[in-house]
Amino acid sequence: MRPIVGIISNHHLLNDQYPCHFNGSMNTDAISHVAGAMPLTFPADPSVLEIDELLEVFDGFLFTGGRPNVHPEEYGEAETEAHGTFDRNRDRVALPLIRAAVERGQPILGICRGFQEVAVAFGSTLHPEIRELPGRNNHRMPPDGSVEEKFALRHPVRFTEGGPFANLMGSGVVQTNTLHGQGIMQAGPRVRIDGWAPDDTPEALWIEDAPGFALAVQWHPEYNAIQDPVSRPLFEAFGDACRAWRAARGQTLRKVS
Ligand SMILES: N[C@@H](CCC(=O)NCCCC(=O)O)C(=O)O
Repeated sequence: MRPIVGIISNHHLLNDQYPCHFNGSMNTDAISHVAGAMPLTFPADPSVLEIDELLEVFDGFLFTGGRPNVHPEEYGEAETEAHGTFDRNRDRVALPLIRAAVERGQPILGICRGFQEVAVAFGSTLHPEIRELPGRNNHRMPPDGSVEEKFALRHPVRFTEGGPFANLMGSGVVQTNTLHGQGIMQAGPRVRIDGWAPDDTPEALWIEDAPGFALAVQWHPEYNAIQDPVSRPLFEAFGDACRAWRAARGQTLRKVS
């Protein structure tokens, strides 16, 4: 059986009325067709699930993008208008789940908001609107564009020479899309920034001393993941890590029974 990847959902009001836990099919396609794992979306709502249950059920976790921002209280700052909207339920599931999974060596991959969650879970701070910082560019998506225009490749990302991302991609520079307003301001002590946009915005990170796969990217590799030469190695490596976790877990279960 394929490993099972838990994909965190976003809160969504269908027809502006009906509350849902939603997740884009780009994420499930990338997990199934590129990582080679079974994708299962789970609710980002601490009133209906426990962190320990998630750790038990899944072999790895995908922390997806999402429009609401991580609440600044999570990194010790006061809420302002610039911080925009929040999803406190997702904060309350994602942050402890990321910490617990990383400490156990259970694989995690963070994307966009998920990248920011991994950063904050390990002590980083965020800036609510990076384009307002001197020398920074606008990383937001074109608001009225088609999906293809929103997810078009927009800038290069340069990786640390010999770092995990350069090794994974087989290249020190790749082209990526970009669809975010916030960014890492101060990286936490174990957060190793491994990739940067031309304006020095952090784009790729890994967690120091993590016993398992713990990578995150600010761009959206789930878009066109089957074809994209940058997305493929990332999802394939994540899938391999989830397979290894499942195999090791199977051995433990067999020993017990
Ligand atoms: N809110 C954060 C994270 C941005 C992010 O995840 N964007 C994906 C949005 C996809 C969509 O729903 O259109 C930020 O703005 O930095």
